[in-house]
Amino acid sequence: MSHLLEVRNLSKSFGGLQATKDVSFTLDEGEIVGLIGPNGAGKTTLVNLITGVLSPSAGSIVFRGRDVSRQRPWQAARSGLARTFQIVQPFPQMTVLENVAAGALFAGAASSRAQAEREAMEHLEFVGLADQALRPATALTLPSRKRLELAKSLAMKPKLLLLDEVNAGLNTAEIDKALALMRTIAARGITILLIEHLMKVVTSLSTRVLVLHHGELISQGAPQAVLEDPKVVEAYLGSKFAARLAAQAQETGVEHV
Ligand SMILES: Nc1ncnc2c1ncn2[C@@H]1O[C@H](COP(=O)(O)OP(=O)(O)OP(=O)(O)O)[C@@H](O)[C@H]1O
Repeated sequence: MSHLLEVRNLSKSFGGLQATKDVSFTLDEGEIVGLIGPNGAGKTTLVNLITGVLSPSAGSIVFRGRDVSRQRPWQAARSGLARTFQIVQPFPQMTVLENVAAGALFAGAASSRAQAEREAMEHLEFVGLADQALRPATALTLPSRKRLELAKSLAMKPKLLLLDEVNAGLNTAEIDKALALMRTIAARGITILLIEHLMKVVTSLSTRVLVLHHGELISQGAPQAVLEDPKVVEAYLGSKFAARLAAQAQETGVEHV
């Protein structure tokens, strides 16, 4: 069986810095795969490579049987790849509804503005933002902006959704809602790659976990096995990152990695 996504020996350098080093993995249809690693491990770079924001220095990306290593972001969107951004930046001059409709039009998922807006409303209902549809996007709170980001990427009708820290900054109740949403998205047949620092989210959603450290894939497999992998434990315990997140976990009552 061919994989939905095949990342082969992918590397990306920024000058002398190798942000991604010889990374290889596959994703199959219907999976929810967690992508974890300390700050600066290369997670966002990997998502940027898969979605055409960056071009690889070496290696290739095959999506639905086609080499997409060099495609532009709009081509990636049209090929069935959608992503959320870690730093949520809606189009400020547009309403919430128009932001979501713009996602559909960008990805070629709607053929007219009317269709895009009709479908945008359905996605806003799905994420619980329908009552905010006509407000300026800038008026939304952070949790609502995260849901707007999700609605916008769903409007692109993706086959693979790459979620970059969609739960960061949310409280426990908001995270529980987000977990339910992600499960429903997966049940609709959308494969999910989830960049996440919150252990509760990673372990309760992921069928598999990938761990990046200094740009290298140091471990992958079932969540529990990966978290007990000595290489993973060492990578976290050795970093300042672990201490910072342990402090955060005490504050929020949510366990982080
Ligand atoms: N456009 C860029 N130019 C130069 N260096 C970059 C660029 N983008 C990322 N980097 C560097 O590449 C490395 C990996 O960064 P990346 O943002 O992919 O890590 P990350 O795992 O997503 O981190 P975080 O959890 O903090 O978001 C870091 O050292 C970062 O400073």
